[in-house]
Amino acid sequence: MAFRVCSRFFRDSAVLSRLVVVSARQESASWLLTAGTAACSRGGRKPFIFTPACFITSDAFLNRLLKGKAAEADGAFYRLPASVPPGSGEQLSLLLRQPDQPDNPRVLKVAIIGAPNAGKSTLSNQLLGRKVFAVSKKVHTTRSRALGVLTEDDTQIILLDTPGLTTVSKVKRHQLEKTLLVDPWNTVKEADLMVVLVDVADRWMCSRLDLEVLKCLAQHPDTPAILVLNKVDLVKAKDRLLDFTAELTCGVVNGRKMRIRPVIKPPWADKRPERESKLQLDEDNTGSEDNEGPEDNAALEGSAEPNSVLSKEQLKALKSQQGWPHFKDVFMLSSVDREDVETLKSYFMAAAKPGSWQYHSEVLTDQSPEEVCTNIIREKLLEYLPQEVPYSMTQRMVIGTGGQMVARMAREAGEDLSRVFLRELVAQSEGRQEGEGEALNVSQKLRQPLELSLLSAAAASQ
Ligand SMILES: Nc1nc2c(ncn2[C@@H]2O[C@H](COP(=O)(O)OP(=O)(O)OP(=O)(O)O)[C@@H](O)[C@H]2O)c(=O)[nH]1
Repeated sequence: MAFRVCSRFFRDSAVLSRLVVVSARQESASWLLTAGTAACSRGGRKPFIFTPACFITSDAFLNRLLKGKAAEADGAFYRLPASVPPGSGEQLSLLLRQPDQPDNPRVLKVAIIGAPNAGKSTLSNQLLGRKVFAVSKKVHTTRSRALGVLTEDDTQIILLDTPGLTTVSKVKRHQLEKTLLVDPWNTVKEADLMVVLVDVADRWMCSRLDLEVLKCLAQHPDTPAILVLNKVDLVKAKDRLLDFTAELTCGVVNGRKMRIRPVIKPPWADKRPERESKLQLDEDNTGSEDNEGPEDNAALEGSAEPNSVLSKEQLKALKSQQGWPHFKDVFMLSSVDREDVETLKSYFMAAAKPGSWQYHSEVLTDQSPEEVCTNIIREKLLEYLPQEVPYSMTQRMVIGTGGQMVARMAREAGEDLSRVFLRELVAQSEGRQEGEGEALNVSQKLRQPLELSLLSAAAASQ
């Protein structure tokens, strides 16, 4: 079993770093590790003994650990990522361009799935090295599937960013787009690898997989899947991540059993019944939402029927299932940490199989420039406006006192867009031909056209 632990983790937790280091040195015997008295006692916690039943390797992690910064100095980490051409025509012809295949091309299609707000778009952006997908604190920022392309040396990784998995009833209740139901499922069909992203800072999600995620995994048992615990920076007691892992994997990774045994009862164990009763509650809620009759599905004309392949018995079994016992690997990371993300990227690079590239190496995303702009503008609206957006949005909310809100959103959207298109953006003023506009200071002169876009987006959603 490969059990990968990222550097932030290493810095934060002597328990886990020792787990990794010791496992790498002892290749062939069962071992017992008494870990972390120093780390645990510092936080006033009692020591644990972890008894892994199988071995743990972490090539990429150890490599970086041993080489330190020297590993980064080879320049591989600093390859300048591609950008998006500013014109739709240019972007289209780039997408249609013959891929510049190297001698021995390798390729991997990765579908990133998970509950809404797990951090799928943040992770995709970090892997790509540019922000091409919208990110916000609010759920369902991503409304339809889009892909990002990461090309390095002879390897092309195609990242399929999906909307958070949701249910028919939620889509109906909140009048969300049908793409939210169809796109994740269609995306997974074409993937070589599924990444299940879990927000470990979410107390409801950290110890049981979302039912929609389980359904998706159960329907694609032949597609390898890995578990990625995200937002570890927000979890104070890092040793709890091992428990989350055990729960989310049913204690089995890559076909091998994992045992984590606290020798002394940890302080949080006393609180466990409370947590379990909440989980039960959550399950009940999920159950009622997901017990949709056939008429519910039929109401969403043209939607995929994700449950159609699973029998009633299988669905029932999934509802009582907490995790998935067929993950190939487990990662723990923080998507906002570049080094952590590099570890996952190295894994993808190593997992890529010989095969033709699908895109030219200059392609960054299949989104049109207009889609990129729309998504970034939507991101700013979602990020800065109150919780009930967009259902009760008014222009007053968007403009803010003295126009400060709209100016701020416009400035930030302008900055994001200039990074995606890799150029200073030019505001087109009336009577001026394309290309004649002087290059304007993004933060100031872009304000007007972007403010107008923000206002019309707000008006359209009323
Ligand atoms: N602290 C922390 N925040 C994170 C991390 N990853 C993502 N976030 C934050 O989590 C929120 C949701 O991130 P998104 O990338 O939009 O999540 P998503 O899964 O694409 O969301 P949907 O579009 O709803 O499916 C944003 O506010 C991110 O900044 C992380 O590793 N650590």
